[in-house]
Amino acid sequence: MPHPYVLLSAAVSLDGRLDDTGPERLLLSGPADFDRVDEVRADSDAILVGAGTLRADNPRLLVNSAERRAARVAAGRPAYPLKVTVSGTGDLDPTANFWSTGGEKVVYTTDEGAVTAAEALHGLGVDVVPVGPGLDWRAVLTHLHDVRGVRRLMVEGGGRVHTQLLQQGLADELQLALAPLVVGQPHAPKLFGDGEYPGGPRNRLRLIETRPVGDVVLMRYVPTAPGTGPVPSAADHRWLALACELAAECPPSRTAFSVGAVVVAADGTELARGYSRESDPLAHAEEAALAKIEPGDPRLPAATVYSSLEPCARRASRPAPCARLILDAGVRRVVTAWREPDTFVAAADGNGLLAAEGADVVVLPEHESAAKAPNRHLN
Ligand SMILES: NC(=O)C1=CN([C@@H]2O[C@H](COP(=O)(O)OP(=O)(O)OC[C@H]3O[C@@H](n4cnc5c(N)ncnc54)[C@H](OP(=O)(O)O)[C@@H]3O)[C@@H](O)[C@H]2O)C=CC1
Ligand SMILES: Nc1c(N[C@@H]2O[C@H](COP(=O)(O)O)[C@@H](O)[C@H]2O)[nH]c(=O)[nH]c1=O
Repeated sequence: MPHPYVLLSAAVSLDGRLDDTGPERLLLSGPADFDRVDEVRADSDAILVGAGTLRADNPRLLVNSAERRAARVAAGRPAYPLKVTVSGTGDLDPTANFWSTGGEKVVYTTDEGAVTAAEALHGLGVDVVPVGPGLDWRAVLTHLHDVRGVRRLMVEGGGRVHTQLLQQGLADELQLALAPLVVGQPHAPKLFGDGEYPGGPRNRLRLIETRPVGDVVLMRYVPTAPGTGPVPSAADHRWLALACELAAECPPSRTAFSVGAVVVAADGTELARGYSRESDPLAHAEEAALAKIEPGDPRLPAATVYSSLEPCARRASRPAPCARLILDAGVRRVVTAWREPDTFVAAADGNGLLAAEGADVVVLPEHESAAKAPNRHLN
């Protein structure tokens, strides 16, 4: 199910805290950084905070710049992004600034919480959406995408919300403003709480930008650890997009597909990448990538192969098709964008061959058009 692009945004102290324990909100950003945040808000379709942040900060979550609001309107968008909160209990204060400022609002809550929230917010025009007995984040993101048309979601905290989205592999990007102060209080709210994160403690996110903004440093990261089993993660989308980009590198052919592939370890380390006809005129992408990894590499059994096209199931020109090469390498997870059409081989079912031998195969159709793009001449 498609989700919006999920951007986690926070300002954090040198000791990893989002706030202090005092009654007033701690301002970690300075004026220049609050202006940067305003710009990120203006670029978003929706802004989400948890009910804990509503209670602690009583935020408005507006686009404060009149020019940015005007630019949104000129582009056919509402002046303000949709405001979103999540609550398990539904215990929400109807007098909070959140409800009386800005544009449309939606609350995602549990079946039980929906009764309390609907009563508390009666008459305020707020959409209260129950997502089941618990707060299922995938259901929240799917609803935002499919029903509210949200393509870019900015999440402004707090710690409990950021922690869950990162732990569940649902964050596409992190934007952290590191503030030059130390909170030092053991009970001050942390940016990321305890628990298991994708890829474990050895997983390194990819740094995509650093920039001083006044006296804070903006750091932007993207996740790298593949999902597990049949469940796709935000990092799976990123790696598959790379595989689709690699397909454009292939020497063109009228008699074979152009495909890209990447092999990634469970801790997010890229083991190899390849593309069709990279090393010889018959090489397939998965074959080219796997050939660069030492057979028996201990990281292979937990690795994921990303391939823009479903791995092949039959080959005349080689002893083994790519689905077999993947299984023989010990890999048990494959993410692909496009099922093989009957162009060269009728009813090829590489995904079926992989699944029959216990591999998890994840198809992400959102990337199908990118996978097909370098193969248009074969239509
Ligand atoms: N420096 C910064 O950039 C920012 C700092 N902050 C700070 O963070 C602190 C607030 O963080 P925190 O207390 O973690 O609150 P959050 O904003 O993360 O909200 C937590 C609340 O969201 C609901 N919720 C979230 N996940 C679930 C779930 N899986 N099931 C049920 N309910 C869920 C619950 O609401 P309910 O209780 O209604 O059931 C829960 O109490 C404040 O001190 C604030 O100032 C916040 C944002 C940014
Ligand atoms: N303290 C803090 C942030 N806090 C975030 O800003 C929200 C309040 O925004 P507003 O309604 O516009 O005042 C608050 O609820 C929380 O999500 N953000 C940051 O970038 N830097 C900061 O130092």
